[in-house]
Amino acid sequence: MRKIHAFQSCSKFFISRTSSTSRSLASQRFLASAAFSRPYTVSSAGRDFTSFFCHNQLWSARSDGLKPSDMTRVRGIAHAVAEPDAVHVTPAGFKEVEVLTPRRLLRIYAQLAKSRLTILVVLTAMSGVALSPLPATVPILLSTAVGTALCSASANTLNQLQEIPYDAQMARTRQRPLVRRAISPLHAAGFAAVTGVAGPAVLWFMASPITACLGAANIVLYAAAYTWLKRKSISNTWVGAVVGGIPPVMGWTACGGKILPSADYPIHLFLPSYFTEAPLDMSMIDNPFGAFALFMLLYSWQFPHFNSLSHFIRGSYAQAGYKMLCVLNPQQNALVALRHSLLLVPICSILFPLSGLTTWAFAITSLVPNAICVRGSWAWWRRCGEKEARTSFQNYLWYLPVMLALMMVHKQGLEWRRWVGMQDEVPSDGADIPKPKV
Ligand SMILES: CC(C)=CCC/C(C)=C/CC/C(C)=C/COP(=O)(O)OP(=O)(O)O
Repeated sequence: MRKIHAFQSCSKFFISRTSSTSRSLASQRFLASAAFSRPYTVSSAGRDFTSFFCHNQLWSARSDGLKPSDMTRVRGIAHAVAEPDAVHVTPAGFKEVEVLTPRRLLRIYAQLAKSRLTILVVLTAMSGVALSPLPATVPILLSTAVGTALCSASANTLNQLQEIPYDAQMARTRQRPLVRRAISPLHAAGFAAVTGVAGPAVLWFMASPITACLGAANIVLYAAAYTWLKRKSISNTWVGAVVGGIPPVMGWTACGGKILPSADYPIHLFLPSYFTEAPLDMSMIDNPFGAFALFMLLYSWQFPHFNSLSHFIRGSYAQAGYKMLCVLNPQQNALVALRHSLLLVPICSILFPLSGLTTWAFAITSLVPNAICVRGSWAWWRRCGEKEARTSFQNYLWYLPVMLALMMVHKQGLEWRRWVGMQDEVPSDGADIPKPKV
């Protein structure tokens, strides 16, 4: 029988602590809950396999209505993880199961989907729609939002299904529904399957097949590659950054934009008027360089954002046994964040206007938030302290909405000044300006 090592070592730690004769009731209770970790073992034996998926029955036993067979099972389980004479499981060790009302179930689904992360993912996908030069209809807008949210819900549920024993060891994640057994793994797997099929289906039929493929590929990248790599290699952060970079590209493709250049769809560079006499060719504004710029913004943003967050929760990552740069080398972790803070400067000041997504004025205005954030990353790298990491994390929280708002203000071809009545005329180059999105 193969055990999940993280939990095994955790159980051993507590067993050795509790083998003295003066064992407290609290530690007995822990042993009872450690005993219940048994269903998270992988075995060819049918009983253990069933208990992995359907363990909610075990929790439903109430202290007053406990059947003798339940107690036998509890004791048998406990003996397998503890010294035979060390275990005295009392009915008080049981936790009453939550009754799943529709409202509670919805809350659990939202927790499985990591609702706040999913909202952020949907917003970044919407930024791809908003910045695309191609017109978007309301159905495209809604289906991209719903489809992306379903894909993200599936990916996050699959991630949590694999991380139950690890989430159980971190204060930040200990209250997740699968850890506290508010829902069975089988039920959660069903939710992941339904959302994992519905998300790409909505995107395929209502947005575009390429958006659906990106959504499905991102589920696999996050739930399989990234989640597995978290316990294997520090390279997980780079894979996670790719996962976070894909949703705005999904928004871009949902509007009909392509991601690979071809003879019919070439890359076009929008040089500043200082370097070229040629008038602005608005017919070339929809080119694959825009999708690349969007991807790069979200890819690089994640390093200062995530590395600073991981710095001040590195204790729990270490406890759970994750291979994170913040645990193995905090200084290098801050350096990687600083490098990407610096890389965000040319991404905003060269890549975006060069791709035609924004005007060259964005190259100047984006310098202000970039300078503030680089300064914060620099201070964190120099001192490597908690306070500096927190400041950098805060900086990069507001960085994204501020930058996306600035991009909208400077969006190429979007004549804000004409809209607000500050300018009457059509631009002098007579360009065919794409209509604002509905
Ligand atoms: C369309 C689609 C499928 C989008 C998926 C978007 C998505 C799930 C992005 C997550 C990015 C990421 C690396 C988060 C950290 O997860 P973590 O596992 O380190 O977080 P945790 O420690 O809180 O569990």
